[in-house]
Amino acid sequence: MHDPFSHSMIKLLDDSKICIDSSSPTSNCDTDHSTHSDLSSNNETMESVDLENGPSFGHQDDVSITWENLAVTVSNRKHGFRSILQGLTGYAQPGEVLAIMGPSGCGKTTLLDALAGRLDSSTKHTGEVLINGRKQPLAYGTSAYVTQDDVITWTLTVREAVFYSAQLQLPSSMSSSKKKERAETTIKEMGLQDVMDTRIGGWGNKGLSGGQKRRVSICMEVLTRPKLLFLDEPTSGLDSAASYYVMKRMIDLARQDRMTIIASIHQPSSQVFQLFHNLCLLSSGRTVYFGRSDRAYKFFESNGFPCPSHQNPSDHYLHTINTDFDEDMDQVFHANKTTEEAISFLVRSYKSSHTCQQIQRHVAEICSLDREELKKGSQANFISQCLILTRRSFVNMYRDLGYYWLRLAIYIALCSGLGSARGSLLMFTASFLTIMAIGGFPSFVEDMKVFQRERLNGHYRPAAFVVSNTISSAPFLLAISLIPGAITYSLVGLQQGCAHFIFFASTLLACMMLVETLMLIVASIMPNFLMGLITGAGIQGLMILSGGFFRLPHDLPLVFWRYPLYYIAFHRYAYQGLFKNEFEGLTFPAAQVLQGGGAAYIKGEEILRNIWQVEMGYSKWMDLAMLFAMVAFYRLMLLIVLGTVEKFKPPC
Ligand SMILES: Nc1ncnc2c1ncn2[C@@H]1O[C@H](COP(=O)(O)OP(=O)(O)OP(=O)(O)O)[C@@H](O)[C@H]1O
Repeated sequence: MHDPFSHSMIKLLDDSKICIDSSSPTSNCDTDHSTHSDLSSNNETMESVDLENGPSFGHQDDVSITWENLAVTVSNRKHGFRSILQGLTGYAQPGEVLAIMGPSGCGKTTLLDALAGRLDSSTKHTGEVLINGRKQPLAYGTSAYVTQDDVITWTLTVREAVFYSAQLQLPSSMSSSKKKERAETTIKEMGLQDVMDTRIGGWGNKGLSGGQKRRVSICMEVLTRPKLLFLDEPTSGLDSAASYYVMKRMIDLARQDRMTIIASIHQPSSQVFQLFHNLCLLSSGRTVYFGRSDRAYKFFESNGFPCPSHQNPSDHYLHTINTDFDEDMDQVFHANKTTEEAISFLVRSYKSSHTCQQIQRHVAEICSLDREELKKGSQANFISQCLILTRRSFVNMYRDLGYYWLRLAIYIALCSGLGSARGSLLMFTASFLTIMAIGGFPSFVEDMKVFQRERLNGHYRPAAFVVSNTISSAPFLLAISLIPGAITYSLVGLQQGCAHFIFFASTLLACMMLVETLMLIVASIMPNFLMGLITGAGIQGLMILSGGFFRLPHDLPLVFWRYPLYYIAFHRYAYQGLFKNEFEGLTFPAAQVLQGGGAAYIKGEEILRNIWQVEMGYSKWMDLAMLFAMVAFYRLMLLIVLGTVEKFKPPC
């Protein structure tokens, strides 16, 4: 088969062979002879393999990505538009690892986000990003992204976290034992065998180290062997040996499974640097160099910035183009130029170089390949997703003391001490116990972060998350409604009868479910924890005030408080249902209720109508039905909000 790439690739690789022979960094920057000779031979072996076999482009399921004149700007109220990336062109292809390097803030993450189609809505981009020469979305199973932050359910052990992830991502047709085997092999490949049964940890519960968490995040995304893998600083927090082995594993994966890997990286050791096939060196969003990583040395040397002996070449490149500490810079890096001048010179020199033209030709050749559109990979079906997520969520809720247990303890303590006028007591039970859901907000936020990360990588559908969260939280909410509820009920001596208690506990359960859903919605919308906490508490405070207790329904100001808040606030249905449950069918001594003479006794219904201004046109069961209908509506809202936020909120 005629392969349009073979020719250009051999030319490119031919060039790199020349580089290795004549100006390999190892020959000039030899800090450690034994290591370097090993690496040098490694590199040559790698190149000779490439030269003989060359990455073939014949596989139909291969994924190459190209970008041409890619520019990203962000709008800023004060300064208008700010450019983050400017006219970048490059490619990444199967079997290879592309390293994106540059000083902090140069645009590495933005480039990864732009390629992965994850730029947030505040940015604008121009230029073309093509997958196999086509403009197409990255379907599930074809790509995965390991972000800089390690967002993992912290109560799980490494084995559990990776296995749950394998169950979610790998197809239902694969047996559970095979999934388990894949999970454990991947854990071992990442050097995590000694901490397999250690909890991830967080929240003051020290579990894994930062570097170990990094490796767990990588494990979870390479399980499916995605054809295109984005890694944002995969080696941050790792020691040099661990960095080497992790990156070596990535190279092996790229070769064995024909994966296309793009990794942003900060400060690779010379050993790690030599593992990369291609290098994209950025400074302030501009390309300083793009091409074979081992040829960068020659590029810098021929432009008057030779790498001093005994220096790691990647350190040299980064020192040369770092503008952050201009005043402290040693002039030796810049050949008597300022850093800005040096960078502009290198950028211009690269643009007019033969390498740049070759890259553009190569990009055009990849784009001319006629490949089918990417197909969505198979994964666990919807029912399996719901079951796995429910199990994982239940384990998390059970192990996280702050999720429910702490609240349950406080509710029990509070309810044991309750005793007051009936109306106030009922209001207090329905309002205070629900507002305490704020105590679980930190855990909701963590849950939402995990959800957002997993959703961006397409692990499951939002509906599976909503269903599993509803099911897994139900037993805890039931316990919270029943135990403190029963204590209050019996200690205070509320109206006797099984049906009355069931109504009381069901109302509390519905309120708890409503507040939980409200807080999940808030956690998914608000950009940070503190703002979420304030918003959640604020909304609940407003609803309590308009529920018809602190100001009776007829006294509520019409604008806002009565229309619409009184009708939206679930507290109204909770208070009125609980009042009816307590007062209907009883009579009370009139002296307790009314001043002066008149009848000796007053009916509960009259108290409801005349004192609490309760709407008596329908039964208490209608109030309860309204509450459960609101639970269904709020859950639906959660689903819609999750889907909408996904489109607009920047990735975590
Ligand atoms: N959505 C955005 N709004 C405003 N500024 C942004 C946005 N995204 C990126 N930036 C800015 O663009 C620049 C590049 O950011 P980016 O995160 O891509 O850099 P980086 O090279 O990955 O940095 P680091 O190595 O420190 O992670 C930074 O100055 C950043 O503040």
